[in-house]
Amino acid sequence: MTETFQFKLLATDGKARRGEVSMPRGTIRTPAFMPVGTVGTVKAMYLDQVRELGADIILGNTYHLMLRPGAERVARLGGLHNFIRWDRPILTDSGGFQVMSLSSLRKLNEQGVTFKSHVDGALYHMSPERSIEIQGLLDSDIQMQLDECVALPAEPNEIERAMEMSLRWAERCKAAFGDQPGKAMFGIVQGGDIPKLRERSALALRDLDLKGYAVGGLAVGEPQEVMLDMLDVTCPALPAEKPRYLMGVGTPDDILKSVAHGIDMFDCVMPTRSGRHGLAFTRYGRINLRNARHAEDTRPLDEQSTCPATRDYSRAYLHHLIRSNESLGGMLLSWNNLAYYQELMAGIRKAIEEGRYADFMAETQENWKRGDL
Ligand SMILES: CNc1nc2cc3nc[nH]c(=O)c3cc2[nH]1
Repeated sequence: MTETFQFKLLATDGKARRGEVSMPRGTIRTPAFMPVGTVGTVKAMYLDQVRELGADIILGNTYHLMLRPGAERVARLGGLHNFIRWDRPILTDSGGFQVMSLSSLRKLNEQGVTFKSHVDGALYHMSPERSIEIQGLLDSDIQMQLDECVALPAEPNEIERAMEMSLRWAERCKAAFGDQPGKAMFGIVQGGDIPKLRERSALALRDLDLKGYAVGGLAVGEPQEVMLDMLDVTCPALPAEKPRYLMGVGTPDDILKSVAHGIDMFDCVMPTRSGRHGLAFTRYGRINLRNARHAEDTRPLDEQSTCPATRDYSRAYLHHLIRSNESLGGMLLSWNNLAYYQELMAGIRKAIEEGRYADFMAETQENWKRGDL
């Protein structure tokens, strides 16, 4: 741990990077997967379980927390870490993405975004400055700039307008954030699926000399190869000595390939959300426990696993729980899935350290094809 925010590159293997982000609240081993704790909880999990599985950092969502319980209330209660009992780093999204995907009646202009709460219909205005203020009230360690993420496919001039405004908002967020040595404010590269706009966004954000950079505007429905093509353009334009965070990504395959394109940090609701719906991620691929073929299968998901949810419960029981919509079903599969994601990240980090990332990738993808045996 350090008094300031520091990123160290420990090893590289092609474009894959093994690094470490040091902050006062703890060290983040990269490539890192950040479980999503949307409204102050990683759904269906205890946070000490999340830590035990290997998470060094979790995500909080500004949009949800500002609506309920409220940013000022969380501050009065001692900040998000005390509120949810997680004493390691927390990264908060700026809220813009959730506004566009969750709230009704939203208006976006140079000043910021005005929207109605999906909780109680109240009207809110969030400027870049207010987003940073809210993230400060939450005592967030890594704060994201407010940006405008355009859903793809979109018109080039629409993508350019949103990218340019997001750059102006990045400057306003940097000014509002000021100088907080133990914390960081990350810029977010936009530019949709247009290489020259991606490059312009990355280079302009680089000139702001921020502590880290997110690649936004992806994982919004575009094909995987478009996402990877945008990484090919964006990563080289970002400073090598700063961390790179690909927002909202992704499946295990997305993560494997994005690491090979130079990404250090990931977040995704996939392991927890799909777990609640009966989907299990394992070393041998995905298993949908809703499927009747598991009804009398006494095998666990993977007897070699060290995770109790993966090793000790029969597929028949998991099938029963999911079909019965029992809470324990979502709990056990969230546990299994987060265990698998963190096991994958640990394997990725080790493979980069040992200079065998290409082989690791090939072996991992080969194992996924085996299915559930
Ligand atoms: C699940 N996919 C996804 N989650 C995202 C969150 C984001 N936040 C801020 N800005 C983004 O561009 C952005 C893009 C995203 N894609």
